[in-house]
Amino acid sequence: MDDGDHSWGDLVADEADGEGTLAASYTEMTELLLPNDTNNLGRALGGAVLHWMDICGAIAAMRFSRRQCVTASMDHVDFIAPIDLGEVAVLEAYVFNTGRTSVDVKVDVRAENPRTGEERRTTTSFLTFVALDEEGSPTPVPNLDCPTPEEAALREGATEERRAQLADVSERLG
Ligand SMILES: CCCCCCCCCCCCCCCC(=O)SCCNC(=O)CCNC(=O)[C@H](O)C(C)(C)COP(=O)(O)OP(=O)(O)OC[C@H]1O[C@@H](n2cnc3c(N)ncnc32)[C@H](O)[C@@H]1OP(=O)(O)O
Repeated sequence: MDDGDHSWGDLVADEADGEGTLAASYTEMTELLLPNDTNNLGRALGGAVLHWMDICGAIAAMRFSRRQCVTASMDHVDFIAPIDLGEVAVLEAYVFNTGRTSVDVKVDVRAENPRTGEERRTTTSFLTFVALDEEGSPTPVPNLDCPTPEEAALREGATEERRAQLADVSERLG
């Protein structure tokens, strides 16, 4: 999902080489929704979308840390709109927070009608990945660097959105 006036093309071209930056982690993935991943209504199976989110998030985590990463957790997921057969699922992921050995990744999913180019947001979640060393033990990751105002805005936006989502879920589930 576009977070405002940020141009990912510019961000990626300018900053992708910066080690440990938000831009270096930025990952976009597309999937054409085919019958194998749909239910009887011709809509994407939730499990298929979760699978794509996991892969897209893992790539962002590994681009950032240059380490093998494993999924430690995924926050709450609301499927707010369907993805229909023949549409394109567009996933965007980036690291917005780091711990000692873990990284937090925001993953947005939107559906694109390939005929019209029309898009709608379908889900957003926040995943935590842990970087592993050659022995399979957690290993330190770089600190997150956001050298541009665009990256700083994305980090702050994602942090606030995760906080709001957790608060909303906590209220809804009591
Ligand atoms: C570039 C190189 C390429 C290499 C070549 C790649 C080949 C291309 C591979 C493609 C790969 C695709 C990958 C897809 C992603 C999977 O599908 S991975 C498979 C599913 N996930 C798993 O199997 C993970 C199973 N869990 C575990 O192994 C362990 O619980 C973990 C996650 C490693 C943590 O181990 P632990 O002993 O609890 O570690 P501990 O030292 O206590 O904590 C370490 C960190 O984990 C955090 N943590 C632990 N549990 C949790 C939790 N539940 N929630 C959040 N954070 C947690 C801690 O807070 C801590 O964070 P920091 O404070 O250090 O930042």
